[in-house]
Amino acid sequence: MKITFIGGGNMAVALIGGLRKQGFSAAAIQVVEPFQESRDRLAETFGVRCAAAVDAAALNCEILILAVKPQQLREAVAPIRGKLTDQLVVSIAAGLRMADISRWLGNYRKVVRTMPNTPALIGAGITGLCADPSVDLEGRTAAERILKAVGSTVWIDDETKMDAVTAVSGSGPAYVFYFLEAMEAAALNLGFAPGSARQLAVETFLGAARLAEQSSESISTLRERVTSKGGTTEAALLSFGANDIAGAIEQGILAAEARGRELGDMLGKD
Ligand SMILES: NC(=O)C1=CN([C@@H]2O[C@H](COP(=O)(O)OP(=O)(O)OC[C@H]3O[C@@H](n4cnc5c(N)ncnc54)[C@H](O)[C@@H]3O)[C@@H](O)[C@H]2O)C=CC1
Ligand SMILES: O=C(O)[C@@H]1CCC=N1
Repeated sequence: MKITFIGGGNMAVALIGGLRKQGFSAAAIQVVEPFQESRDRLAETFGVRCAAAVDAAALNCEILILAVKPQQLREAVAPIRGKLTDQLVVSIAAGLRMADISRWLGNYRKVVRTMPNTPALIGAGITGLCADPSVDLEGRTAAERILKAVGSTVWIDDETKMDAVTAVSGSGPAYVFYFLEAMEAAALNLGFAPGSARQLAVETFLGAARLAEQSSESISTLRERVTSKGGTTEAALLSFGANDIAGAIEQGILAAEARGRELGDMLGKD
């Protein structure tokens, strides 16, 4: 299965890195990326073919992954408008709706909208996928195969829910890093050396996430089990509650979802 990426930035690097780790051949992957520096880095790191603009070789693929910023996508697909034959188009762009992407491609409907996340780089991503009704089972399976190579996948039937997927798991790694940064900073302030502060924060997060993954109990129950009456955890959680940290997280996720919809509305007008 030959794959061409249009856009070779952060997310393309995460997906290509994950695909290469899973044994996808470098010869089956190409990238269209205007910046020389990014092309050099991709070619050097992954051994993939890179081109500055769409050429005949780039279109010689079964899957075309649109990995540019939402604001760049319409212009990025202009050179391929009306030139697609049977390729499956997989968009990873936040907010953009399949109907708009199809229109920009010259009413080409073989489009799957997806939302992966950066842990794809280490095979630990989670991707939501939603396909245009005209995409057959073979197309859906091909899109799923690519994204399964870099983590788990979940099909979303209702496209309007894709902005919620973006807000929870697409942007989610940044929320986790934000929390980790705060934990690491607190550990540094408590006098730990940088290496130990990072290790204490990251391994606590990893262990707790793995425990939640492997447990059949609710996350609340797992939290309660750490929280001894009158103990240290309770003191921290009372402080979090007084600052409504849970409410602030929910508000943040709602803001991300609203921004996805806003991008779709704004960019889809053109
Ligand atoms: N960064 C993340 O965690 C995630 C990002 N996404 C989506 O992935 C897409 C890409 O995001 P990033 O990789 O973070 O952005 P990025 O800015 O790192 O990468 C975009 C790349 O596209 C290139 N580009 C610009 N115009 C182009 C054109 N006309 N033709 C070909 N390439 C062109 C840029 O030079 C850049 O290297 C966005 O639509 C974003 O919504 C989805 C899931 C997670
Ligand atoms: O921040 C963004 O818009 C992109 C989409 C999900 C993660 N990064």
